[in-house]
Amino acid sequence: MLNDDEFIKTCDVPGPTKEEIRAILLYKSNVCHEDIVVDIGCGTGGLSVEFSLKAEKVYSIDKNPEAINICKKNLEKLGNLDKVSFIENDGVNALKNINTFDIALIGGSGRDLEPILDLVDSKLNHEGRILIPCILVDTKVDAVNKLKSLGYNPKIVEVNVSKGRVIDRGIMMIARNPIAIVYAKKR
Ligand SMILES: C[S@@+](CC[C@H](N)C(=O)[O-])C[C@H]1O[C@@H](n2cnc3c(N)ncnc32)[C@H](O)[C@@H]1O
Repeated sequence: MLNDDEFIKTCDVPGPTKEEIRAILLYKSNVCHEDIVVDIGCGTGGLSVEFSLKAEKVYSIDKNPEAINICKKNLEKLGNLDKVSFIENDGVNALKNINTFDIALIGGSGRDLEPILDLVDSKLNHEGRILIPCILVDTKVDAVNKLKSLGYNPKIVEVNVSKGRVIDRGIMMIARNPIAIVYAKKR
């Protein structure tokens, strides 16, 4: 696993997805070296980097050109750049031009979660996995409801991570944002 502070960051692009969340996503995705992955809303590339080290191919998609720029830099520094295609576009348009894939990571969708999930479902291979890390309460509710309507059996895990900071009198725990991970497998 890569440390959060190894990633190149900028104030214009959110991320990277924190180390502990990346670890859970890797584990729950069951990624293997033959998998084709789409990372929708790739941001700084926290997930694209990790999956480029384990999968066959990664499509890193973001509508923000600055995100694509920094994602590329992080791939060069930490990941396997040869395995990644960068697509500067919104998720819906980008997915229309990709054939099939095994894992869909949806780290950013704006107001397009529903159409993105429709397209993901239509292109996801048998036994493919969908993973949606959610910061907003609304995203987790929308994701669960949409996946159910598409015939999936979504699962959800919410993670509250605190990091210890050593101070004079002991160790102070500093809480991070709770993150829910909604995930499902295609049958
Ligand atoms: C929270 S960040 C993702 C962080 C990323 N997982 C990382 O490790 O750096 C969300 C990203 O989703 C992108 N985004 C939001 N809505 C989008 C959409 N409809 N299509 C493509 N990208 C989108 C934003 O531009 C932003 O860069």
